[in-house]
Amino acid sequence: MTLLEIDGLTHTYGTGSSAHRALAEITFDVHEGEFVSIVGPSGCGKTTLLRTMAGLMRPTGGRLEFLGKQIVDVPEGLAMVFQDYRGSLFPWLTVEKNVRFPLRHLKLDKAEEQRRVSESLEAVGLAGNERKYPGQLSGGMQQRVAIARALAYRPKIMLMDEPFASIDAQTREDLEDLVLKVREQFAMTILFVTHDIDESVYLADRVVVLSKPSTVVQTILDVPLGRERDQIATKEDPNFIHMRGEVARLIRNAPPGHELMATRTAQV
Ligand SMILES: Nc1ncnc2c1ncn2[C@@H]1O[C@H](COP(=O)(O)OP(=O)(O)OP(=O)(O)O)[C@@H](O)[C@H]1O
Repeated sequence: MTLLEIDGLTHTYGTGSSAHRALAEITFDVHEGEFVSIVGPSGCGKTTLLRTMAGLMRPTGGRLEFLGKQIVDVPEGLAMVFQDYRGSLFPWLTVEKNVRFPLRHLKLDKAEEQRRVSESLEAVGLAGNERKYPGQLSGGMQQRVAIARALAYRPKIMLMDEPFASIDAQTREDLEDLVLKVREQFAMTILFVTHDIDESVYLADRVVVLSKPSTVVQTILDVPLGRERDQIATKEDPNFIHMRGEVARLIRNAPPGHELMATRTAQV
């Protein structure tokens, strides 16, 4: 089943002489249960794309649907995890209250609410830290709280915008594996924006590679690795090595979107 449908999405910031066409033509789908990562050259509009999908801003053109309905607002069934965990957690609320906070919209009974909070904190390895405040936790632990908060909401899809970019390498690997684990545990669909080529391949079933601005989808690659991933064995797998090289080449040599669009039109 298609969860997210992005068809001819465009976005231009500003108007007149200061207009900047960030997204020229973005088209792809995300199916239920998939892990899709999005990579592209710096400044190609990854965050813009994710924010429009999350209903946080209106694109200037194109069709954007979640479960067959046009996205006009933050859709129910969608949760977002940001890079800036410090800005996304409430420092004056305990870990438990941070995770509980978005659930108030769902009007669950108290027992179900508590069950979800405990289960999510357990899933991210933070059971026992309920009464701590975000400021008492490391960056990696704070990002775990942000993930637990998204999980407690039981979204159909989780959008993650470079969630581990500000986290040290070792913790980052642990968090990547955590995301793969909760994906299985909660049968989650995940759309994951990253700058990191290894991360994009390691985590995903498909990698969407964007062009330079004005941005189009350059290509979509299937990741030829099984569902089981391992930080050492997977990264030694020749399929992984080949794939990371291919993605790196595509990003390094990415043409501007308007050139790609002109070539595609000429080929039709
Ligand atoms: N509010 C805004 N007003 C004007 N231009 C903007 C605005 N937000 C982003 N842009 C521009 O749109 C383009 C895409 O920005 P965006 O942050 O979506 O790209 P990105 O791929 O996520 O960037 P990065 O690689 O730095 O993470 C950039 O050129 C950026 O300067």
